[in-house]
Amino acid sequence: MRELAVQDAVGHVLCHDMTQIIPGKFKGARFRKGHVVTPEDVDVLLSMGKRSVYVWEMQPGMLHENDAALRLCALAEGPGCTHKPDIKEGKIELTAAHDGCFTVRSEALLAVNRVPQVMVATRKGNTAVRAGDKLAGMRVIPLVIDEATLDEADAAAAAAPGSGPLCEVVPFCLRRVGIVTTGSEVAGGLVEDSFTPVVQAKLAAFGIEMVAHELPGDDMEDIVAAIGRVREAGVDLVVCTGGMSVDPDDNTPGAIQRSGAEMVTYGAPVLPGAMLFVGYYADGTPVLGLPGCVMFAKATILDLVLPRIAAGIRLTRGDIVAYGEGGLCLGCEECHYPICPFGK
Ligand SMILES: Nc1nc2c(c(=O)[nH]1)N[C@H]1C(S)=C(S)[C@@H](COP(=O)(O)OP(=O)(O)OC[C@H]3O[C@@H](n4cnc5c(N)ncnc54)[C@H](O)[C@@H]3O)O[C@H]1N2
Ligand code: MOO
Repeated sequence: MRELAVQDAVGHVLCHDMTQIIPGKFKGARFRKGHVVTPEDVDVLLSMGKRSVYVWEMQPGMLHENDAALRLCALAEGPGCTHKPDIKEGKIELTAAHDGCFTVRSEALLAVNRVPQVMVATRKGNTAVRAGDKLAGMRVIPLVIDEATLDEADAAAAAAPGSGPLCEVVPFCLRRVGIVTTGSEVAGGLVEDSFTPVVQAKLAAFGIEMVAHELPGDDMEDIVAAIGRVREAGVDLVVCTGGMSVDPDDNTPGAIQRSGAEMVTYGAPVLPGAMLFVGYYADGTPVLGLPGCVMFAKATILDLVLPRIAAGIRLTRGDIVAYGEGGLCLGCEECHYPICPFGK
């Protein structure tokens, strides 16, 4: 920081707000911290009684906070993200350009934030967002920063696993689901099917419509055949409900594999939802096996994986195990999901 005569301050960055008071007319910050002094400002500053100001002198290789924020924005803003053209006090916010699953290159984000004097904060990744939702905010800490620090942030992101920008909104692309509701008590009409409507409603929120529905009972071969029939209906997602645990008649995980799906996981570190099955057919169609808890608990593993599934993002076993931290629903008396720690 340096004190300069007002006439010499043109092109330099103000270190503090400049309050102007015109009796009866105006009282407030006439110039804000971070403002770059222009030739036109000189007379205004002199008329405010200022003879000198405190500035950061702009040296070659230094960036103003607004330009530094633009560098961070270039690093963070991927497809489906947008930002307002005006930068306020060195900060840029990303918002969603359309509905979709918000994804973050988590390790790259960590690496960028480890670089001193830069910061990027995002909402939790792998969650559903709507057009206009706030996604991320970023800025540098000082008013003026060495350009090399931004180069360091770029290099940190590039060295982390994956590639491309830190943030992206992947549009929801799945449209047609086939639901296979297992259970002989349901097939026989002893118990009214209260599982399918729950799944239908959750999928409808992502624009996925049920176009085929089968109630095969509990027999392994019958379930395999039912899965085959819903697949023939031309679905881009198969969901099987019930029969996911350890009773002798719980055949769903085995039937899903017999139907030709490659298993990603049977089991997830999430409660409710430990008995989840995730797999994929050779053509890329995902198949989920949903345990009974999805029917009665408000928020479950289904809510955690659905944004990614609906966006056509292929899940790995690593993705599933990563749900463990935060994967315990606290069972609050009044459920506020998704505004709660579950899955975060
Ligand atoms: N001995 C054990 N019991 C349970 C375990 C376990 O590990 N050992 N795990 C528990 C967990 S966790 C869950 S979750 C459920 C898993 O349930 P399933 O997916 O196997 O569900 P079902 O046995 O098929 O059914 C449970 C219950 O829900 C009724 N049901 C099933 N489908 C429908 C439907 N479409 N509409 C209405 N009702 C339905 C069914 O009649 C049963 O009453 O298991 C725990 N138990
Ligand atoms: O699989 Mo159960 O779904 O843990 O609650």
